[in-house]
Amino acid sequence: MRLRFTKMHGLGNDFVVIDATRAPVDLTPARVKAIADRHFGVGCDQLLVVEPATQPGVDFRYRIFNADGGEVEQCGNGARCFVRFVHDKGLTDKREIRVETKSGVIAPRLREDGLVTVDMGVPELMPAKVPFVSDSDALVQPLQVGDATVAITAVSMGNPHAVQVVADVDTAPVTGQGALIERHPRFPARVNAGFLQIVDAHRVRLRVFERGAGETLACGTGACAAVVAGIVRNLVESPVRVETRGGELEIAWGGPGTPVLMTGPAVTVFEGEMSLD
Ligand SMILES: N[C@@H](CCC[C@H](N)C(=O)O)C(=O)O
Repeated sequence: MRLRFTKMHGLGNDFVVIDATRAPVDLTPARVKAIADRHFGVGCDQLLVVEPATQPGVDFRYRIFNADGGEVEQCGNGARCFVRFVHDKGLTDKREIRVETKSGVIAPRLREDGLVTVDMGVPELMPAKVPFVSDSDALVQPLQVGDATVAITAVSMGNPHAVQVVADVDTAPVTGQGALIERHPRFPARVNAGFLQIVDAHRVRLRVFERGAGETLACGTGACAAVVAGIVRNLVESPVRVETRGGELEIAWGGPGTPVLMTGPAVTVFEGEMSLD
């Protein structure tokens, strides 16, 4: 089978994007892994599949697969690339789109300046998924990771994040400890591990060890979760510039019960065609 694709990225978090709006594409976990492989495939952190909407009032459905083949709920950098993709491909002339994901409807908007702002929905604390509590101490939970006890704030942006505050992201044990946190028994569905450095009230630095992909150059939902964690812990104030290894995002959040807004770039790198077994 021959399959056309577009290679895109959001701050270096890279994607293979497939248009399945006219005909379904049969993607097994093994096929996703083969496409994502950086040596034997195209290479990407996530594979994004654009499909027709399945519910009224929504423009498209968009599915997200990690490089390890697993389908997941949400992807922030992917959402920005998704709206640029459907716009550039002429699949819609709308600049503001409502799109179904595994964790609900989100609303990306392609701005006149080329950046994309995404309404990422209302965050929830995990794992209890209870409303925000006022005592900020309750938002920090100890987590035993190997020999270390780390203090995490668990946030759901539709997908799961465990955010810890570190003194310096450059020296934080992102790959070693991140891999242990990803598979910690506290998170049966695994988790994205965020390492957050506070620079000042409106600027942070962030690295994320992503579930199913390893450390990426940027993680959009990770940035949203980190800013939510920083705000509920009174460490930062909205809006917050998030520096990642791949570039900067702006995250705005009005507090409990309100959606997180994420703004950043979405870039097309090249188009291609691959053969699938
Ligand atoms: N890179 C993404 C997140 C992709 C999914 C994540 N690895 C998960 O498993 O939840 C982003 O930009 O948000």
